Amino acid sequence: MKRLVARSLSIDLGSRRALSGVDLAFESGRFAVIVGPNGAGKTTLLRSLAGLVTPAAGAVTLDGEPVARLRAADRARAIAYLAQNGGVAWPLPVRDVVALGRLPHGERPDSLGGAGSRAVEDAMAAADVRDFADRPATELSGGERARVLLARALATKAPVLLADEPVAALDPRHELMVLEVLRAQARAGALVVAIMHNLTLAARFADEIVLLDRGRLQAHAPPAEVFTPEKLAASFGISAHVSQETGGLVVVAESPLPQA
Ligand SMILES: Nc1ncnc2c1ncn2[C@@H]1O[C@H](COP(=O)(O)OP(=O)(O)OP(=O)(O)O)[C@@H](O)[C@H]1O
Repeated sequence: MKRLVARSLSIDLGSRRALSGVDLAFESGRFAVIVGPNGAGKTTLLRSLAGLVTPAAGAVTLDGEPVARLRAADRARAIAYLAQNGGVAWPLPVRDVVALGRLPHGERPDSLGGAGSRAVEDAMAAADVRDFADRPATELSGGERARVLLARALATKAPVLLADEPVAALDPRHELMVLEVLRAQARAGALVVAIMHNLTLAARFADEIVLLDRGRLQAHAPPAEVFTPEKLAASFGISAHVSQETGGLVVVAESPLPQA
């Protein structure tokens, strides 16, 4: 059981305060989705949870231990982080890029053990990248590359998976497949925290929603409590229609509201 906690977390980027006094706690077995307008601080929060940003104040702890103090290899085994719009610098075959997810375990693409090989194959199946496993990862479409990088993160089999817009580049079928995979990871005991802009899909898949606006935590609650017309107007500046359909909550953004 993992517990990832941000306590009174404030982050400065250059001269800007990107996060102010955020208090949050996440636990294993949950799929949490962070939402909020552009510039709200979502990526900054996720990077902080991964221990990649030094707080101006407050701290992030994993099971009580500040993530900033974990050794790099221990942190990489505990927390898999999928960056927004990640790229691939070298023309490695897709299978080898996915295998890089095993580096925190001391395994290289050419020295995978039995568990490592299985993790790589499972991750490639989950992200549906087996059809192009032998192609250079630099010669893929944006959505294909996004799935390869997700597979690399899955291959680590970390108990915590942090994913920055994992479905932004995906077609509807792969969007659903990947969200089912992330939810399944949580059901199998992982803590999964992802950033998303599609509120209807966030409502359908997430156990809990974190709503950020202008660097501040506005809500952390089940989807139906966060996706109300009032909260959507206040944070996103939209008038929205929210309805309960058989597939789950549907959020239709109807029109932008005049700026307050
Ligand atoms: N390197 C930087 N230096 C200074 N300010 C930055 C830097 N990177 C981001 N910011 C600012 O920090 C704030 C939070 O950025 P962040 O990337 O966390 O937002 P976000 O909610 O993830 O946005 P988006 O939905 O557009 O991805 C924004 O106001 C942004 O302009």
